[in-house]
Amino acid sequence: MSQQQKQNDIHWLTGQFSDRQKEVSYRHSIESNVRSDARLALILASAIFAMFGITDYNLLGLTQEYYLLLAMRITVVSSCVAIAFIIGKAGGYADKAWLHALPLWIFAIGIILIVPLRPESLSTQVTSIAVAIVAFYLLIPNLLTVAALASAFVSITFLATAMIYAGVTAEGAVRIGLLLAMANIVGYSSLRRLERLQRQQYALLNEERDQNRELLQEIKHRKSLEAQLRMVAERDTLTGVDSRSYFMKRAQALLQRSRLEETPFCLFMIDVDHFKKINDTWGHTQGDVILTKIAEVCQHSLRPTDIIGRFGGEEFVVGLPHTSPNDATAVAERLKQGVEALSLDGEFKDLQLSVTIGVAVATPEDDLDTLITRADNRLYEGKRDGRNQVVTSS
Ligand SMILES: Nc1nc2c(ncn2[C@@H]2O[C@H](COP(=O)(O)OP(=O)(O)OP(=O)(O)O)[C@@H](O)[C@H]2O)c(=O)[nH]1
Repeated sequence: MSQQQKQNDIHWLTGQFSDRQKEVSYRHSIESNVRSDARLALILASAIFAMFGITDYNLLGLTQEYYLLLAMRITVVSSCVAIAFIIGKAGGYADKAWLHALPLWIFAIGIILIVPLRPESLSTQVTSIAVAIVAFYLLIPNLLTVAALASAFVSITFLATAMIYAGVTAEGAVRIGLLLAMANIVGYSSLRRLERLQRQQYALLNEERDQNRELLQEIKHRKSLEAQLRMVAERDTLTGVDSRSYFMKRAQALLQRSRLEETPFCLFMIDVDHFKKINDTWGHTQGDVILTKIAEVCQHSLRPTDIIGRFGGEEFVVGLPHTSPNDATAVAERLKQGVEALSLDGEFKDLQLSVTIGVAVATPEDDLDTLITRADNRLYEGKRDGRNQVVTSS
């Protein structure tokens, strides 16, 4: 049996969860319903019990027995109404089950006290006791164990008092006993079935909730994995700028849009000058650090609407929508100066960084590859003419 099955196990006799914790949490879950149901049932049962005062009067008249019965009924009814009120205010079903059990015992004693005071109405009382037993099980919300004990007490003491005070013979007692046993069996089986069903439903609901919670966690985990995968696909892991493929996708869309809207679009190819020397002098790891710093400077020199990607090695590519050739050249100059002014400390203190930038201005006929090739050609011219410069296509 799994841990879950063990927790959901319901005792065959009591109809309660065998697991104490589970039983407590179940009772907590039905607490507010039990409170209002118990209050209503107690008021109803008290009213019925009080109404039988009329038959007392018809049978006994204003005799001493009648006044005794009246006093008993008033005591039972007032205590049960008071308990109904207390249950309504503070009748926690999980931690104050005894409070819910109390009225059953008060009713049980009250019902038994009727026998010696009204022995001649025994046949009516047998019916009332049978109805009371069923009511203990089904009308007044309670635990099966409590209802069973109170009902058994009523049955046995009724039989005993009937034999003592109403002169019921052994044969008659067996007949009444059988009738009361039947009422007990019907009540017990019905309540046991109800208790089991309610608890099974509660266990199922909890299982469903747990599964939903697990499902939500799985969805969250998958979403975060998706975000990570997207990040890996879209970002260059070293510098944090767009990956080449993602840049191409975005640049393609921006170029197409600029063509439709007839707005200017420019593209830069940026290459770090003499980067091999940096690698050779300080090693690849330090080369990576410098490459990241350059990417940062480039990114900060651009508008949020511009896009930047790593094209490969120490080469970056920038797309500038809504930018005229003059403005693009100015941005490229600013970017170049930014890299030159990059303050490096420690072992790189004397390192003078520079980049060469080739700028291409899109014409209506250009596709992205043509534009990149043109920017690349301008970059090559810049490298050939001494590096550390911006070359714009005419
Ligand atoms: N640290 C580091 N180096 C890289 C990376 N990708 C490419 N490189 C290096 O960048 C250098 C590029 O060298 P070249 O293409 O000869 O160009 P260069 O030395 O920058 O000279 P010019 O571009 O002509 O100014 C090579 O040494 C590559 O190994 C990288 O991700 N990290």
